[in-house]
Amino acid sequence: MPTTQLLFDGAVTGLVIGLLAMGIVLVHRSSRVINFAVANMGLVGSVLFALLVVRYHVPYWAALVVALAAGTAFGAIVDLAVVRRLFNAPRVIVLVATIGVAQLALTIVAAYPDLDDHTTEQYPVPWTGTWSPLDDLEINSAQLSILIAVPATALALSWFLGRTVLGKTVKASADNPELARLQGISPKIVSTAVWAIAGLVATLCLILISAQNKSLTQITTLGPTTLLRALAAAVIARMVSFRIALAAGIGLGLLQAFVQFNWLDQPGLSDLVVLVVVLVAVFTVSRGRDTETSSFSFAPKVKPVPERLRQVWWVRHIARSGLLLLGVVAIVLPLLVTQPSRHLLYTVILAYAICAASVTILTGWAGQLSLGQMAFAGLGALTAASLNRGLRLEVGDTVYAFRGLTFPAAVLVASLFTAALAALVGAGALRVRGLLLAVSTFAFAVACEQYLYRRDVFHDEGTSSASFPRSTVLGIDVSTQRAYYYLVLAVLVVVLIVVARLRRTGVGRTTIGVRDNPATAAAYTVAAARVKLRTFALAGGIAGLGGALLAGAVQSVPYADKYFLSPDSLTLVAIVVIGGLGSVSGSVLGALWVIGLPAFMPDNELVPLLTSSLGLLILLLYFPGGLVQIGYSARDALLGWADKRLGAEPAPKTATSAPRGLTRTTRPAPPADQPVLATTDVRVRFGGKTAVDGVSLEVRPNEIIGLIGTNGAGKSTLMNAIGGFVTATGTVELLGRDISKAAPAARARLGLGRTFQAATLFPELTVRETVQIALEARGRTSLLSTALHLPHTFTRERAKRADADDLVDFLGLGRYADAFVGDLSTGTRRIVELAGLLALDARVLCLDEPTAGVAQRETEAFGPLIQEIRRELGASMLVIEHDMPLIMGISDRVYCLETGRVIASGQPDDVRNDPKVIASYLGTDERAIERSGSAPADRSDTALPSAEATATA
Ligand SMILES: Nc1ncnc2c1ncn2[C@@H]1O[C@H](COP(=O)(O)OP(=O)(O)OP(=O)(O)O)[C@@H](O)[C@H]1O
Repeated sequence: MPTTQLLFDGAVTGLVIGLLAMGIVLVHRSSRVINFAVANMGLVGSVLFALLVVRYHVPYWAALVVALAAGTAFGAIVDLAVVRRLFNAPRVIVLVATIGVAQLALTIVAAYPDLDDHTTEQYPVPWTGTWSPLDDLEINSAQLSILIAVPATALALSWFLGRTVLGKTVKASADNPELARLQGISPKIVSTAVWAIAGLVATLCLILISAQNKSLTQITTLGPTTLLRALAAAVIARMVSFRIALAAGIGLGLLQAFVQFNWLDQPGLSDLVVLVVVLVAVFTVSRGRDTETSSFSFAPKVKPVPERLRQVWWVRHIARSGLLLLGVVAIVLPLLVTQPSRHLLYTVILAYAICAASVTILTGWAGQLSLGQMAFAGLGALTAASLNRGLRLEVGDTVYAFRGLTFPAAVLVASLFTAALAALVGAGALRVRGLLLAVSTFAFAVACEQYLYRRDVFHDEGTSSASFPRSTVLGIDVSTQRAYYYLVLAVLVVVLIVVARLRRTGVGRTTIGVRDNPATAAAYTVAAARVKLRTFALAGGIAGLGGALLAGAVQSVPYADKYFLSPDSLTLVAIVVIGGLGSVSGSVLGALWVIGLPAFMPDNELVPLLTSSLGLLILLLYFPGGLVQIGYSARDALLGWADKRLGAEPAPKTATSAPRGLTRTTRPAPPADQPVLATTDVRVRFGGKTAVDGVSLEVRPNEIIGLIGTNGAGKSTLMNAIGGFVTATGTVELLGRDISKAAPAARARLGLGRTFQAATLFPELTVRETVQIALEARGRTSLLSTALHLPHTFTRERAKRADADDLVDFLGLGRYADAFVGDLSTGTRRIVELAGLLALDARVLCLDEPTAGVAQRETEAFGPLIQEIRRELGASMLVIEHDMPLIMGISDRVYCLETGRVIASGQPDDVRNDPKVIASYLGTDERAIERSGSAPADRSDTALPSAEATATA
């Protein structure tokens, strides 16, 4: 093919991709969500269009108007029925909802009258014939319509955004959501308009693409690859620039044409190239942004069973009894039903449940939305089949032949392999969260499906499928479908038991902790990177295991057919959201619902609709906790009844003495004549601004050092530099060691404790769990030994629970032990933070405004409390505080900062009277210095105030 023609074809296809990308950018600018339905939304109108013209012989232009109107209406309905209702939901949830919308569009299209009688006809085009403006260039009618329609639409869009009030509001609302309100236009109307336009644009794009592809039967299979290219172009445009989106679309079209032309023998290579493009774009966009504000703490909060109810035997077993019942059905059913095809189906459901458990961990616990989890399952399946067959690797002239592994060994090694691979992918994804991670993992899934699965190493010689025959496992014959079913059931049970145990122990707690608040987790010695890698590996391994077992069920994995495709990864997310994100039984319920129900009722067309697409949307909108939430509501009602029967609750325990074993540090006492913490010439810059400008300070053994200064003086930034949370120059020494280069969690492990101004802690964890995370500092939970249920892990876990309870009681928090931190008042959260500090085994504690957000009356109790903690731990403290009487009352020495520099230091009284401090910070108003009617907190040995009184919720 001549080069001109090749490039022209690529550019024309790219134009449509670019227009789709503009649709994604448009929606993102107004709703801050990545619209995964962008391609499928167009199907509703584009298929209707074909139907009208081909089947009902409606004239082309009339049908076009109807189809575009239908697409626009579909977009508006999506907004009114779905997006608007999720107006305040985390953006990642809206993203999941768009997946539901995409599936819904497919279902609607499937319900249209079919076009089976017309398969020989072509998708309608406005003109026929070809044009040859140059010798080596031919333009067909579909291309001509693209050349006219796309620039016209792009111009119309930019006119709308630049010239109309509504358009200007849309454009500005991404940067300033309040602007829409100021202009007198409700943000909801803006959103509906945007989604309607997105529906229109998507419909036009799909009509243009379908006309180019000609075939009527291909319309509904455009899906993932088109979507991925449009997403890639939108990410390159940083989700803001329409022009760049269009240009990137054209660029991707050209790139695809070029790759396909030069490597004809490598089908799918262009998808691999797109994956690389997406990754590069995502990393460029994420660079410099540490965290995305949108969180994924969407998993239903499950109230722990209160301690005293645990004494009642049936309460202890209630959660298990539902699963046990399911288990009995799972054992008996295959005995009653005898067709092997049914046994195969049941096995597939079980395998899906295993794969879904991996999403539970990765997305539900760690908050990492992966839209490519089924790709790990696919790689697990193909790897297991290859290992079973025996590998032949050619490196240069040498051929390495490996003998085939047995079935169980192949499955095991394959899941270890996918675990390692997932850890590798996870290492790359460490800085990428939320929406962009979803795009990257989706690109990974498409690249696997189109390229990796097709590698020869995975297939039987000379064929395009991988056979995976099974014979015996540990001496048991599993060649029949029924026997194999029982094997997979046993594996599922083991997986569920292990996953449930992990959730109950430090592994699950730290994973959720890192999701909710990586900084506090690091201050509690838990390194976010390590936890995320562990989660990726664990989830990847489980997905690989599920995939390999699924391959064993079908015994032959044809590539790019039926299983392990990119839409299956989306289904997997739907399964866990429907079942109940984050809940172990949710994965089973979801798999039964999404995969099981339609298969059990193959003739009912409504069932698949209710189970996946519409089901997903209804659950997101009305039962965000998923199916398990219904079970939990019933359980909570039963617990309430049991609680009443037990009579009045006994008063919570309040310990009178500190739990010595905990508060006494195991670290050797530092030499009395050396500082425990010293900074030398620490500097922090944010862009052109110097927030901390060469600060040197010292904290000596057993000292409380106050850090004061106006708002913005650099106090928190200095503390962040000491903790390693911002990049700084200069040196920080802790207990005589230079820790300037150490990561935050490593500094915490060396004995540096830290609380934060916001006291967010871990909103989705309970008070006890929060303290238990801090106790990780005294003994780490190991993933492997916990998963293997080794006896010592039970002893340690029990000890951790008892220690946490002791600390909680000591601070008078007994009544809140099972309350979620997110539900507590700021004052109570601050006490929980202090409990965390006690658990830490730290030598130096950095407290950032320990009384911020606490009522004045309660503030006064904090002085003695802080001093009590110092006494208990024998620790030194650096305290930022705006409450002058408090800080002057408890501090041994005080430093005052102004614009990043120390302007005064010394005894509290000297600093208080320093003219520079008075001019800069205190002013001369005595009332600011002495709180009216209250003396400075007593520095003598006061008794510990009742935190119960301090921490009224
Ligand atoms: N991540 C950041 N990026 C850019 N500038 C920042 C960042 N963090 C802090 N700053 C700036 O650095 C300066 C010091 O801020 P910092 O929060 O340390 O002050 P502070 O003394 O703790 O104030 P406050 O008492 O209000 O907490 C401020 O001007 C602030 O705007």
